[in-house]
Amino acid sequence: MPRYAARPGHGALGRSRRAAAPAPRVDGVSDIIKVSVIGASGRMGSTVCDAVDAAEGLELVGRFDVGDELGDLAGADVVVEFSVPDASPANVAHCVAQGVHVVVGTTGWTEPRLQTLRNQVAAAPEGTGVLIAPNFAIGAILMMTFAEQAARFYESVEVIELHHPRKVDAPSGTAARTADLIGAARSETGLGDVPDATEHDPDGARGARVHGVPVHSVRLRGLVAHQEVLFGAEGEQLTIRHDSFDRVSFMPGVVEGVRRVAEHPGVTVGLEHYLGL
Ligand SMILES: NC(=O)c1ccc[n+]([C@@H]2O[C@H](COP(=O)([O-])OP(=O)(O)OC[C@H]3O[C@@H](n4cnc5c(N)ncnc54)[C@H](O)[C@@H]3O)[C@@H](O)[C@H]2O)c1
Ligand SMILES: O=C(O)C1=N[C@H](C(=O)O)CCC1
Repeated sequence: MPRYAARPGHGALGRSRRAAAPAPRVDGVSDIIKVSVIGASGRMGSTVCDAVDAAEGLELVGRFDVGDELGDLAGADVVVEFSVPDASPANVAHCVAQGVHVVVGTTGWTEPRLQTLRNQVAAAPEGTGVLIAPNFAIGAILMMTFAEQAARFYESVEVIELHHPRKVDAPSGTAARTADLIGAARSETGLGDVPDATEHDPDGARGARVHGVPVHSVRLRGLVAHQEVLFGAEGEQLTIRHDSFDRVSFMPGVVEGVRRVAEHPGVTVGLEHYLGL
């Protein structure tokens, strides 16, 4: 059994306020979820620590960053992982081996990495859950869902992601996921390549191709996390845009992931699967 098994009654997305700690249940089992954060000194990790501190029914028990011994994860029921793409798989594997649920926001989870993780979870204590979420902001999740819906109706599509210049990976995890969803929807509908007469592009001005979808990455001082999905057909354009102006936009989703992860054994990609979308 994982250390924390799902119990009904935890709050829905958005209910994350400091309140008196819930009283222990009559059977003597506390409803409080103990949470450790890996990458706790980073931009996201430190914001998550504040959010966990402020959330009803959650208790922050451990903060880990680069060089720290993860050990027993400070006795956490759930670990939140926001580090760097090359470190995340080993951190998550350490948690899973101990039957500790993990909520992962770090990017870079390619299909081969996900397959390795699925094998690790299959060998872990039964019921262990891992949530890999490329983006925890509700608007970003809706943007991806809407883009997937729109994809089959438009011949042309391009994704433009715009982020702060300290971001180390490109394209963003959100853009890669969006392109995957759009690409799969296009394939199912029988849409071929996006129309594009470009023959000469020595400097890569047409962007990367992810699942056949052109993706453009902008890094600009002052930005946090933004994305536009442009759809085009004869005589019309649909633009779906989301903006995160502050990292607090990700926190209701992270807290919801922590509350729900024990109800979802195995590996889940995308918070939308916890939200009924
Ligand atoms: N899913 C989402 O909603 C979401 C939102 C924002 C950022 N992100 C992703 O989260 C990740 C972190 O972003 P950030 O802006 O907080 O970066 P950051 O550079 O501010 O923080 C990363 C932290 O991880 C630490 N770290 C590095 N190696 C480590 C290791 N081996 N073990 C433990 N900690 C280690 C660093 O010291 C640093 O404190 C990125 O992959 C980013 O794309 C995801
Ligand atoms: O700031 C970042 O880094 C972000 N990373 C995620 C991504 O790559 O999609 C989510 C948005 C912010």
